[in-house]
Amino acid sequence: PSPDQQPVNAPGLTCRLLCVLPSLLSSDCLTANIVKSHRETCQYRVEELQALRWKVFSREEVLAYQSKSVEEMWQRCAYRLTDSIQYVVEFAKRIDGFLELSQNDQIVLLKGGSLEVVLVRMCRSFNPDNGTVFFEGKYGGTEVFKSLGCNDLIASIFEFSQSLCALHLSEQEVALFTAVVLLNPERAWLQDKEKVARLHSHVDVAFKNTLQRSHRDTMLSKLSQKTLQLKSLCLLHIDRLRSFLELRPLLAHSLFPPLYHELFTDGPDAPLE
Ligand SMILES: CNS(=O)(=O)c1ccc(CNC(=O)c2cnc(OC)c3c2cnn3-c2ccc(F)cc2)cc1
Repeated sequence: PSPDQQPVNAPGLTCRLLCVLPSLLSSDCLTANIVKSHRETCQYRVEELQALRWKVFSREEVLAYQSKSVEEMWQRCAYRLTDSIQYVVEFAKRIDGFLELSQNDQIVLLKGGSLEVVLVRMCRSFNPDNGTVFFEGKYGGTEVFKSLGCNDLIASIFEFSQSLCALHLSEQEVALFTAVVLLNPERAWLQDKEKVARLHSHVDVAFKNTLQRSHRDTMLSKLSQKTLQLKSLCLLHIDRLRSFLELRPLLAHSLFPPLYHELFTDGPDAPLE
């Protein structure tokens, strides 16, 4: 442009942009990578889950679930959770930087965070209007899980889903939030904690940029509470699973998928492939 069309103090502006541009670019690239990875590995799309909300278990179907044995109900849930966790493993592998971590640290992050990510994702399959969750093809309330014998855990999972639904997270926010939850540098037994912390901070910055752009900054404090609730939910799940197995020591190997066993019991290693 001719001199009189040159915007004022252009050099300063250009310099500032050029200085922050790389980090904004890399932040945007990372956001795009995480959103794409989530979209490719989210198991059910939120549109699919919402389109199925009308399919609610009948009274007879609920009674059928309630007459199942504790073992069968735990087995069904373990298989469903293991299905969902395998999609989370695939999500992690597609996040730029995750596969550059040592295999040990990849496994530590997945052991510590995969159920947390599943529980966040699962809020998309929760219908806050009637307090039902999608399970084995239809929607049902807490009464479907009665025969599990851990109503406190079920109630906590439903409450968590209800409160997360109230934040009306977009799929982009779910993607970024689950990546932040997964890449937690505070997980015990990490070998290269600093490397995980760098990756975590890049994702955290990308998430904050995204929230600021959509004027959703208030979300951050609410989400940090959610991460605390997630931690106690997962500890409660491990605790209820442990008491279930204590009464049936030999059953774990025959009842649960190897990956579930590897992630949630202190049993011997199983492949995470
Ligand atoms: C996570 N990805 S997704 O696409 O949003 C998605 C969403 C939903 C489903 C199918 N529903 C479930 O698998 C499911 C739903 N609700 C549960 O609990 C309320 C489940 C489920 C599996 N285990 N448990 C469970 C966990 C611990 C416990 F002590 C008792 C039950 C599949 C996939």
